[in-house]
Order: sequence, then structure tokens, then C-alpha cells
Amino acid sequence: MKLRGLYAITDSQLLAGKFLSYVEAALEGGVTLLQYRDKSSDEARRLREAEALRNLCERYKTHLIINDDAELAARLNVGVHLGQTDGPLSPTRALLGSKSIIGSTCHAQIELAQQAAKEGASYVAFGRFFNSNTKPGAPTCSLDLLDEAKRALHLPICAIGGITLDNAAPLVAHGVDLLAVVHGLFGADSTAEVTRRARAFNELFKS
Ligand SMILES: Cc1ncc(COP(=O)(O)OP(=O)(O)O)c(N)n1
Ligand SMILES: Cc1nc(C(=O)O)sc1CCOP(=O)(O)O
Ligand SMILES: [Mg+2]
Repeated sequence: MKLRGLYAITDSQLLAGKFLSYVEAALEGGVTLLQYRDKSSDEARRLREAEALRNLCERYKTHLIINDDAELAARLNVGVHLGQTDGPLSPTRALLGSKSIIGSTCHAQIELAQQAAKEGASYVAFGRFFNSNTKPGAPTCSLDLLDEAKRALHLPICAIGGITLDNAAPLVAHGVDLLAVVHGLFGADSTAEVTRRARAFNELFKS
């Protein structure tokens, strides 16, 4: 499977009251990976929402990724994204099996990405590249790192953090395979605008 294109990430506050309609609008425009990111501890809601997203993703042939929670990912038979403090990769790979998508946050450190690759990650994520509404305190990362990452790694590279249609093109030009976006996609005023943005992000991979 080719991991290249828009990686849409949900945000429970931003999408309150319009969760499924905005996600469906993004899928309509084309999404390679959809991450369910909910930092609450409301297990019942998390299961309900993740199941709803899995159904939508099946309809649109998009891969669902659960943030942080390998147990929930295993329960739904979908992928997972793990940060550096979210648990070890190797046992997660054993839990989910060889075909599941597992992503790893590597901040601005190639060594973390090399380690993640050894432990079975499917893609590695670097960031944050720009000012982020969603996670303003995330460590920063520069475009130069991408050139080194392309040389050193043989895995799809994901960029995250403050990505919008106005700043994404240089990331793709520096070899990024996946553009992970929350606000730059779902911060739109209407479902039509979400779909337009999703299409426009995908267009960046065609030139
Ligand atoms: C695609 C992608 N990249 C990075 C992250 C950040 O993961 P993490 O550092 O674990 O932080 P939280 O998202 O859990 O707050 C991500 N979720 N997705
Ligand atoms: C969840 C997350 N992780 C980051 C990292 O750098 O690891 S930046 C980030 C937030 C991404 O949201 P937005 O597109 O709104 O900036
Ligand atoms: Mg995490």
C-alpha cells in the first residue's frame, strides 16, 4: 500500500457538533490516512466515535489510525500512531500484525526514526514545522531535516504541525510523503470548504 497524500487528523474540540459531517467532507476530497485523535479519557465515547470512523473509512477506502491507543486499534483491527511516551513499537507490531499501519512520532530526530524503522514502524512523523493551533508547544523541526531524512530512511515520511495550503508545498518538494493536518483542514467554515482543502492538499502531490 502506498502511503502518500493527505493525512487528516481529528480534533474533538474543533469538530464538536460537526464531527462526522466534517470528516466525511474530508474523505470526499480524498484522504490517504485518517487519524482519530481524542485526548479525553471517555472510553465509551472513544469507542463509539472510532467505530463510526471505521465505518466511514471502509466506505471511502481510507485507512483509519488511532492515536495513542494500541488496544483500541487492535480491537477495531486498524492502525495506530504512537508518540515517544505512548508505549513501545515492537510489542505493538506483534499485537497488530505485520499488515497494520503503525506510525511513530520522531520530532526532529533522525535517530528516533531509524530506531522506529528497526522496530517495525510503517511511517515516521517529523514536526512541528510551523506554528500550530492544535499543539503550540510541540518541539520544532526545520525543512533541512527532511533532506537528511530522505537520505537516511527508507520509510514514508510524514510532516506535521501548523501545515496549511499556504505553507505545504515546500514540504512536498523536500520529499514529504504524508501531510498530517488538523486545523489547516478542519478549521474551515463549511463542509464544502473542507472538501476543497482536501482536494487541494492532494493536488500538491501531483505536480
Ligand atoms: C502523524 C502524527 N504525528 C505526530 C503526532 C504526535 O504524537 P504524540 O507526540 O504522541 O502527541 P499526541 O498527538 O498524542 O498529543 C501525531 N499524533 N500524529
Ligand atoms: C498532534 C501534533 N503533533 C505535533 C508534533 O509536532 O509532533 S504537531 C501536532 C498538531 C497538529 O495540528 P495542526 O495541523 O492544527 O497544527
Ligand atoms: Mg501520543
